Amino acid sequence: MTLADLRALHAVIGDAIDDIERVYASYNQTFMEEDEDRHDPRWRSPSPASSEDSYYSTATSFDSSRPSTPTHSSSFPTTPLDPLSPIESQFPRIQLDSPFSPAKGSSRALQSGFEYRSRVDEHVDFPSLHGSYDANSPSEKLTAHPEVASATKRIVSASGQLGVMVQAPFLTLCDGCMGYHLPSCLRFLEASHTVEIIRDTGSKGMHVNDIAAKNGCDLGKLTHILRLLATHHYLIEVSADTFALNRISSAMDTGKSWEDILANPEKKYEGTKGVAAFVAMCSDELFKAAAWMTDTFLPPSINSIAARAATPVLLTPQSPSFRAIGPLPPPTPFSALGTPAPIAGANSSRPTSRRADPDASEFQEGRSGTEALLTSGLGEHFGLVGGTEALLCDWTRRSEGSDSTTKKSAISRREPSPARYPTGLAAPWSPMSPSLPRHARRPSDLDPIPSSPVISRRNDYNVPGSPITLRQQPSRLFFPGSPIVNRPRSHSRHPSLLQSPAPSRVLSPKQSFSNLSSKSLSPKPSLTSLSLNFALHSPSPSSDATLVNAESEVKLHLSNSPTHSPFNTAFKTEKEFFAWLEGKGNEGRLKRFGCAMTGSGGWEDVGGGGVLAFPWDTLPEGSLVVDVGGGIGSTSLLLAKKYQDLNFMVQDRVGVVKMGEEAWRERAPELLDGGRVTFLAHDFFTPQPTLPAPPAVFLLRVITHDWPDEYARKILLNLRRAALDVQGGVKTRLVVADHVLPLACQDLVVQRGADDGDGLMETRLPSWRPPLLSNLGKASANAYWMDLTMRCIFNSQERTLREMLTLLESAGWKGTVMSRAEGSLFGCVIAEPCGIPSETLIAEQEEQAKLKLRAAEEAERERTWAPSMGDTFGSRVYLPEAIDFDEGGFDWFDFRRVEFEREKEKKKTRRRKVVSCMDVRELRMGREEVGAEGLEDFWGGL
Ligand SMILES: C[S@@+](CC[C@H](N)C(=O)[O-])C[C@H]1O[C@@H](n2cnc3c(N)ncnc32)[C@H](O)[C@@H]1O
Repeated sequence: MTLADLRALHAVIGDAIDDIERVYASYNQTFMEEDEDRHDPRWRSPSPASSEDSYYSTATSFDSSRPSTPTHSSSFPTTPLDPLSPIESQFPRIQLDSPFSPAKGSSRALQSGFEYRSRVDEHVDFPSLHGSYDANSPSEKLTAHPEVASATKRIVSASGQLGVMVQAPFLTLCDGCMGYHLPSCLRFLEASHTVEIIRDTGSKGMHVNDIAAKNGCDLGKLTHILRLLATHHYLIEVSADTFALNRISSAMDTGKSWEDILANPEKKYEGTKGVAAFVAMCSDELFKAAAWMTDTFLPPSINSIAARAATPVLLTPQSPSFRAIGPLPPPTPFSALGTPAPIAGANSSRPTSRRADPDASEFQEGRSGTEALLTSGLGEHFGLVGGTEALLCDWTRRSEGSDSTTKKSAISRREPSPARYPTGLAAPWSPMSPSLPRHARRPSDLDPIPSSPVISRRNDYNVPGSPITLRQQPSRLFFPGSPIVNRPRSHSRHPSLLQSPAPSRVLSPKQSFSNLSSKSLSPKPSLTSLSLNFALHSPSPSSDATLVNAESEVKLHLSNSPTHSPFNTAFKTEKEFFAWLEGKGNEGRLKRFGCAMTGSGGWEDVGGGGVLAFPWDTLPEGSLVVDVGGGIGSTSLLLAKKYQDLNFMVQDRVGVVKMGEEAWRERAPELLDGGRVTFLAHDFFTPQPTLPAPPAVFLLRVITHDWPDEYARKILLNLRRAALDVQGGVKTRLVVADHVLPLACQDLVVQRGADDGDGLMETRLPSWRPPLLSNLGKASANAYWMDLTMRCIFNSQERTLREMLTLLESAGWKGTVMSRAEGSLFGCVIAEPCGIPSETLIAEQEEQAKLKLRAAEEAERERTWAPSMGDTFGSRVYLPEAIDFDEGGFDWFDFRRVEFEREKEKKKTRRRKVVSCMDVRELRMGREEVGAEGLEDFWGGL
């Protein structure tokens, strides 16, 4: 089976390369001169195939005598791609007949491939890894062509899987568990400005001596770090210790001179595309947070080793460990392991403590380093003994010419017979597992399971009660594969408990939209009220029960609070990530975060599949779209330009709204002035303000993934309560654009409507056939990286469709359609109002009661609080603030006014006391310094 799978994966790769070649060849042909001689030989019919080509020759019947297909000879995009236009329309049409592919492995094909290569040097080729990244080159732009993008994913998926299948399991584990060096080295590369330093040397590269002379790094460390990156194809080592950028590392180039960067490091990311900022942010705070995931999420009961090891202990010359292993080497990054990285801006002294792992110290004590490594089993890990102790013995005996049986057994354990190959990924590892090769599957078996729209009981993709028929936009919808998702039973079983929507607050028709600016709408919450609100959101009552144990200790591993994430553990802060980022000392990181978000645009498919899936053009003229948490209004800007009869309101936090208005004033003042677009400071955890018109759409783009369910539900509930559900009239729709994660297996569960026949969405997720993983594995990794990044930073997550629909339904929204642009995991879920489940309402009431109680307790505590004079033995209960008491040359203290007054009242008594208690020396000193008169004046002044 395994060899057949290997062949099948290889075939996937071959086919995908064919597809890419077709696109590039077609593009080249479009621009080729008419001279037939210049046409590539591959584009002629192959001569009758030799026997070795029998399979492929039938597939390679491309014939140059056919009419040339490209129709838009000059239509290749020269400007950036338009995210709101179908991507296909932005490229020349591509001839999809199959050309000869060198990847098929025949000698003829290879020969043709070489010829081809030499003849098409002047043609656009797939971007070279050895070149530098140029987003605007035709070569790079063609990679966004749907055919190429899809083929690329298949290659990445299949090759990733092939590598894992063929590599020894232990080495794959090493890749995984020591892969932390990659982000670590990438951060070094970025932070040392090496990219900008070596940029100008082009393909010749720069010797590390010269790099180090510029950025001041240690030669040896720099060389090894760069070499690790070159080994992983992020750089090129052109000759010994000489490194050049390639397509990957040059994508991080800020385009600025390294001298400028060194002079103004805080401006490094300004005006860039944000890729360098993104790399820096991920490999700094996000990477460090991820390192603490297990420590945060594992129950302490099973996390004892980590818990013990987490306490840093200083090794002193007196400690046994010290005596065993000798003096500590200078601090290395490893020595910081026990202590989370210091917060930026803080004066971080290098840690002198070394993590004291009791187990580690034990094995170190009294043994030589190597001996300890060998007997602890770590030797095996580092290949020192080539396996277990038993194997070490085998090896020793063999080298001593001992017992041949042992030798044989060792060999048989290590080397599979030539006829067998270890089975693929589905089976547990076994060196003896039999595996019979079978024929490679034909590529057609590996195509995605054919797309077929799934039928909901009532109305396919149509949004009930609206003129919208999403069938009209099939190219933007992706419904292949199998049906999904069970409706959460808890909600559907109690229809009688469903609540009808609350009436929404709308402005009277007289209040026209254009008259309203953000100022004229409901009062903006101040920053303080927003942050107070925010504080109240944590943690919600539903989680309270599980968060707090009998001793009122937070069970970190069960908490979903944004302040109980691995980030909080790593940075030892109780602040939520953004509050921390906005705190003192993190100014640089905050700025970098903003730039990094620009760089993350590459997550979404180029075609803007997220928001495009909604049929904006079917909304009645003048409809109001509310972009909730809309940032500076980037999505609204795209939509407003494209759909000119829609109105938009962008809601966000005060500061963001201000930035947005400024940005729009520059970019599209006419939209602000004409009143088609307004900005409003609004906290989405509070009820929607009165809106200038009935909301046709609430848009939540990249919002739900920022919040754990309890919080996201509050946002959704606030929107739900402002939504209209007028039968036959305006019905507010919710558009949620976020990653929608597929499972890593075939997803066969059907999303069904409730028993009353109220059909919910039925759809199918993209699914690939084995041996490819159904979610395309490594090719989809980014969405899953993001998922756990959100988890480690905010305790939030990307959601599967099941999770998203369950969340929506818990807040009174019924998902009707999910769509994703082909090849993208960024999805768009369209929902409409439905009853708010009783569970949610009860939980909400409980929460409000709890908050009220908490507030009442606070108030009572405030009211009844009084300083306990007894406890403080009459000393002051307010800490003094120092002021310079110039008169008389005394340093004195200014106390709070009230006490000051009280003191004044008692001055005579006090003066007597003080003077009588004053010792002679003090009195003398006072007299000497200010003179008796001065002292009199001083006391008198009181
Ligand atoms: C990931 S950004 C998404 C921005 C925008 N929707 C987009 O697609 O580019 C999340 C946004 O939520 C906003 N946000 C966070 N907390 C908020 C709150 N309590 N009320 C309103 N907006 C908030 C942030 O300011 C930020 O602009």
